[in-house]
Amino acid sequence: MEDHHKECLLKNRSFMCREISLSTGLFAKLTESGVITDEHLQKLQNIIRNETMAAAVLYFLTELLPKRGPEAFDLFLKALCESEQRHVAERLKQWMSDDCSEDAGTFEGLRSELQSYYKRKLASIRPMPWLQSIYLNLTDVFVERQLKLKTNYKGDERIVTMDDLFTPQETEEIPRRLLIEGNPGIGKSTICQTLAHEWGKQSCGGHCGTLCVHSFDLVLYFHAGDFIDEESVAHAVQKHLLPSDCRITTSELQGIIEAKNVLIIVDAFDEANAGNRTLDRLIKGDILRHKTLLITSRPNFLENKQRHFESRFTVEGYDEEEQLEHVKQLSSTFIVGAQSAAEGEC
Ligand SMILES: Nc1ncnc2c1ncn2[C@@H]1O[C@H](COP(=O)(O)OP(=O)(O)OP(=O)(O)O)[C@@H](O)[C@H]1O
Repeated sequence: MEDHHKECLLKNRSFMCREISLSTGLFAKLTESGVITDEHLQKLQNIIRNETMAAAVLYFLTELLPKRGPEAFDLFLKALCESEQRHVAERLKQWMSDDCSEDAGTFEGLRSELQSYYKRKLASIRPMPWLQSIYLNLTDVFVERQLKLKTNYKGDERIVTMDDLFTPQETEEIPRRLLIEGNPGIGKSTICQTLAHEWGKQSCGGHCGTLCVHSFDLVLYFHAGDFIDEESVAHAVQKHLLPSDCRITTSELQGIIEAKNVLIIVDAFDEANAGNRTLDRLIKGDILRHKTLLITSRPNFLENKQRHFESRFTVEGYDEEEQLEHVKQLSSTFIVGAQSAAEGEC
């Protein structure tokens, strides 16, 4: 039985103990559809005889129904409707739909919190980290990078663009564990920043024509160090990506992360891998194995973990075209900046 069905049974327990009659009609429907066996039936009838109807209902709701497989909840509602207890089924359905819209509201809240955070925090880059006061608009100066993709165990390679990051490679499956390696300063963090910032802008309007970053419901953008001392991804989201007055709880975050199509970006593995248990479990797929994880690192830090990654890329040095593009982007940004500074002085 799914978690939200169990939750529904829990939250409506006293109502059901009061309202449900384990009548012959209901028993017939429940045994017919396999929700309970004849043995269960006997046990329930004994409780009704020796204790009360409410005690039997409680036993059914706690000990039997939740353990009777994924279909059991729907079959139970159907049996209620067919045994003149439709009002109980209606109430449970209503509870489920109210709960779903509450969840949808929480998800939308989380999404817009993250998008506004990325738009605000990731809009600029500091080309000279030692001069924090000098920053440039990311969108203006970003140069599209080429990546070298290792295509198989023999180490064959092929050049791809950033648009191909999430494209299935050797199998039909969308890769769930991706690794981008590259030398210091080559642009790994800038790639991560650009992906999260792009997602923060909400939609590509289908222009990408590929499986782009906008195909994810959520993008969670971390530095590897954000996981140190955090027991789960949900805890890291709460501590590092959301404002402290945000009311979304870690269990709500956990539920959303499990339910949605999520991209988790983790930059700079090389800087914070020692004793980083949560990150280690993420890479191995011990947790959130069906979510997409993109990790960056300087070379040779993940030698004993390569097998966990379905797609492995390296960021290459700029080729001539990229060098020219970079200079062009920077010079036009500086000229515009200098012009507006001069106008300001006048
Ligand atoms: N694609 C790009 N477009 C424009 N500028 C870039 C790009 N990539 C990198 N840069 C410039 O190079 C600087 C260093 O890049 P970045 O911090 O992304 O490298 P890195 O590979 O993450 O380095 P490290 O391994 O030291 O963390 C950036 O601050 C930015 O100024």
